[in-house]
Amino acid sequence: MNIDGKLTAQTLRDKLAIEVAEFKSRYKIQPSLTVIIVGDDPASHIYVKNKVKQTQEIGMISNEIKLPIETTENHLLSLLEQLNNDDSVHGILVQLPLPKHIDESAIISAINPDKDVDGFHAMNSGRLFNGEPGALVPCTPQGCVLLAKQHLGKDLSGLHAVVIGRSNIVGKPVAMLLLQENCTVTITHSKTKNLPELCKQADILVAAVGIAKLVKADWVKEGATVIDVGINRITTNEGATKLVGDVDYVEAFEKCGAITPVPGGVGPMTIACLLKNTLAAAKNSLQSR
Ligand SMILES: Nc1nc(=O)c2c([nH]1)NC[C@@H]1CN(c3ccc(C(=O)N[C@@H](CCC(=O)O)C(=O)O)cc3)C=[N+]21
Repeated sequence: MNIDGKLTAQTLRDKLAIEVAEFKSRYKIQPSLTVIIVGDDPASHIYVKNKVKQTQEIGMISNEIKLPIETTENHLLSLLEQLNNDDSVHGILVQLPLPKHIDESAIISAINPDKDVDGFHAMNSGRLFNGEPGALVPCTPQGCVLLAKQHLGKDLSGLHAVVIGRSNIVGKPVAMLLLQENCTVTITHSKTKNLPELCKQADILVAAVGIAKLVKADWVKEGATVIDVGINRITTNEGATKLVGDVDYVEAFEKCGAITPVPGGVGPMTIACLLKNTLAAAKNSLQSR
């Protein structure tokens, strides 16, 4: 079975649009998201354009700040300080990757954790790790769990989840979220021995490595739920470029119980969860007034 991320994301955005309208009429505040993009990587601009459009569609304010590639780290830091202190800004996202002359971890640390809608600040990773309330949780991992639940229902207890990949952005936080859902979690990576055998034990298989079609049919347990985080651009034999995931969808489809497609799976959920985090940040800002 195919898990339709586009539809699930649309349903979540419809729900958020209603909550945004309620929030606006109750508090006379419009939730707002500021996205900063440095340089002009065309792929990055497409994501940002989609984010801006969907932010506005659900009734939130979207501010886009485009900076030239030669922007200094200090300039970005002082811009962040200004946005951190601006009460009309609820969510701040700095599009990654940043140009090489800018230290990404310094930039992420400079975002007010309560406005960090990516959930990348160490304060938010720590809150997630400790299971504390109030964490802004990274968007792609949230989307993965919502899509798994879309097929399996809300109780994931006791299921064996195998995560391929250990990045701070996807692998580690998705493992923490699945642990919070009472899954038995295995984190695998490039140095893992017997990777196919481990994957074959998964009830939930999350692939987040960035290698096109790495996961084959014989890595997948019969009936497993497969969540494909990969977004790999490949050139077809005909010379066209297309997006494929980390899972060989056609092969895995026959074996699994359900699988997310690429495109139309995790990607749209990432943006919907970003909007969810922005509304959460706006709600939290009321406490600190
Ligand atoms: N600070 C930061 N936060 C991010 O969340 C972040 C980032 N930087 N840098 C870039 C990556 C990438 N990313 C995507 C989000 C949605 C789709 C998405 O919706 N993709 C569509 C297809 C889009 C297409 O056709 O190109 C899909 O999968 O169906 C893709 C990629 C967020 N990122």
